Amino acid sequence: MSNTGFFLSFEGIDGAGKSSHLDALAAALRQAGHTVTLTREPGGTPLAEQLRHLLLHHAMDAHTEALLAFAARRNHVCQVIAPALARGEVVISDRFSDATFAYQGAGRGLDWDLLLQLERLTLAGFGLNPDFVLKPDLTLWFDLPAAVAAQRLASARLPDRFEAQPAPFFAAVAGGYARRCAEDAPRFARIEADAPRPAVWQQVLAAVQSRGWLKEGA
Ligand SMILES: Nc1ncnc2c1ncn2[C@@H]1O[C@H](COP(=O)(O)OP(=O)(O)OP(=O)(O)O)[C@@H](O)[C@H]1O
Ligand SMILES: Cc1cn([C@H]2C[C@H](O)[C@@H](COP(=O)(O)O)O2)c(=O)[nH]c1=O
Repeated sequence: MSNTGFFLSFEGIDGAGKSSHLDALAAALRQAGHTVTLTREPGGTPLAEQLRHLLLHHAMDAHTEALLAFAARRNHVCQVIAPALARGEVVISDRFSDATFAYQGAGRGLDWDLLLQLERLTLAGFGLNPDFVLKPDLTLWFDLPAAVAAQRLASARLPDRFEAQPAPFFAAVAGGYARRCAEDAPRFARIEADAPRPAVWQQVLAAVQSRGWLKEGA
């Protein structure tokens, strides 16, 4: 087993099917000998979970959404993600900064360059190089048409403020993920999420195996 930590994020529009695979990937990596922290955004610390509740359930404008998301992220990185990576562990986060670009940028219409500035302000300074901005080593982007996600969510839980948005909002959010992926392609693995669960899982495994973090047959 390697003792070098790495950072994975799962991204996609609501209902894309991330949750089904987060636990399974954490289990596979633990089986391979890694210590894994499985966490989520917004959230992951007591303070960030309170900010999550505000973001998901209280009306606010797009700037406030973005500032809350980055404030929660800063606390999460300082308290959980950076210390775990420094110990050589694996961190898997259900969403990270790409979500703010997709939801508040492409979805709500906030300026992309403004979000890049907030990202730098929040996430620079965690490496030896002061210009290094903390990003996942690999982002699994669950790409699913907004109409299919809406069908999947229709019979599910009571929607929060984002899940209650109409399909065009999610089409815009998906466009935001596509833009982030185009701007930093080596970091992303695009998962075709409009497939049966076992086929989606095979894509998740293949992406992680291709980085050498799991052996084939794991
Ligand atoms: N491959 C699949 N085919 C059909 N339905 C699926 C598939 N994967 C997940 N689902 C169903 O779609 C719904 C949403 O899945 P899930 O909660 O995993 O999505 P998610 O990406 O985690 O969403 P969110 O970000 O909103 O929490 C659930 O009802 C789940 O059972
Ligand atoms: C990190 C982050 C999240 N959001 C939105 C995206 C989702 O609708 C919710 C989180 O819920 P999930 O079911 O646990 O994925 O929050 C956002 O708008 N901006 C962000 O930065």
